Amino acid sequence: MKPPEVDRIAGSRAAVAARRARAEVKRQIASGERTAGEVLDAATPENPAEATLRVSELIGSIPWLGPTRTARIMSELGISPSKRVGGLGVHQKKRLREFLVERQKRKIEPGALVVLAGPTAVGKGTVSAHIRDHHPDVLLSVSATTRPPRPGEIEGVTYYFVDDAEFDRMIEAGEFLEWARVHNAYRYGTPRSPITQALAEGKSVLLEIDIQGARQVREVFPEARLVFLLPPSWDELVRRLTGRGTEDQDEQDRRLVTAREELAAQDEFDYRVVNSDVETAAREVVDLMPTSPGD
Ligand SMILES: Nc1nc2c(ncn2[C@@H]2O[C@H](COP(=O)(O)OP(=O)(O)O)[C@@H](O)[C@H]2O)c(=O)[nH]1
Ligand SMILES: Nc1ncnc2c1ncn2[C@@H]1O[C@H](COP(=O)(O)OP(=O)(O)O)[C@@H](O)[C@H]1O
Repeated sequence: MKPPEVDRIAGSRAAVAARRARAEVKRQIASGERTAGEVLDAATPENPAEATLRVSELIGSIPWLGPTRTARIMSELGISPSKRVGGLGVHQKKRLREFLVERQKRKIEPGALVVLAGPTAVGKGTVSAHIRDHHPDVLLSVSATTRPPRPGEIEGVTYYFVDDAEFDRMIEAGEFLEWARVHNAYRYGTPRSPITQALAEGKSVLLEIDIQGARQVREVFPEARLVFLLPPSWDELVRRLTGRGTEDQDEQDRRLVTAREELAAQDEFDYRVVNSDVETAAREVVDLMPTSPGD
């Protein structure tokens, strides 16, 4: 019988070798020698280096994906932080594979995806509607929200109005490209598949979302162009908010607090457009897209 130290030494040697093998796999992904999808498919019991790699290491080795993004992706895919690639459930593996395939295809033309953000009541909805009506080739993304509809808003056109349970389900199923809680109140999210489909067809896409969402989109699509819509003045912004008359005083006050914070973040954006005149502002936004339909 071997003394226990021999087993221990052999065990630790095996552990070191396994760690080295996993490090080599990570290096291959990081250098582009192998795609993360190939490593996922190779993660069978015959390939212990791939199978014992943590999913966080697999995703985290993809160039440009740091630990924060990796953690968020894992949570969106419903995979726990300690999970190893070989231990993934069938559905988790399918979701991860779809994510990786989508990422592989993801190089888009600069400006094919334009994000329009800006403070409440600056006119984002008005400018977007103008683009939707005058540039039918541009896909205007329709978000899902837990906010109740305002008078005149149309299901499936303005928003998909959903309850909390349905919004939770959509998060769980990985159906959102991004989502955020806005004005500390309702949740809003961009459905992923219409966007990836339109981009794959070579269409331009416009997202009208808040700043938190814009930041998330930039992480997923670094080629997206982020536009911040500005009011001609603060007083005009307040006038537009009160003039619209769709929020009570408390809600208006809450929105103006967020608006001040949002205005402070305008430097993060690639472009700033002042919405003095709707048609001019819409034209400036469409001009950022690769082909301006209607030209
Ligand atoms: N992150 C994110 N924000 C969204 C989405 N859809 C709308 N928003 C933002 O949510 C905020 C509130 O929208 P809404 O309730 O329609 O009121 P608004 O302030 O009049 O535009 C606005 O800043 C929208 O741009 C979305 O899908 N994702
Ligand atoms: N360029 C503009 N000049 C004057 N009023 C505008 C302009 N753009 C939008 N508005 C008005 O301002 C209000 C807020 O616009 P809206 O599109 O609802 O803003 P947001 O979607 O950014 O919250 C609406 O009453 C709209 O008619």
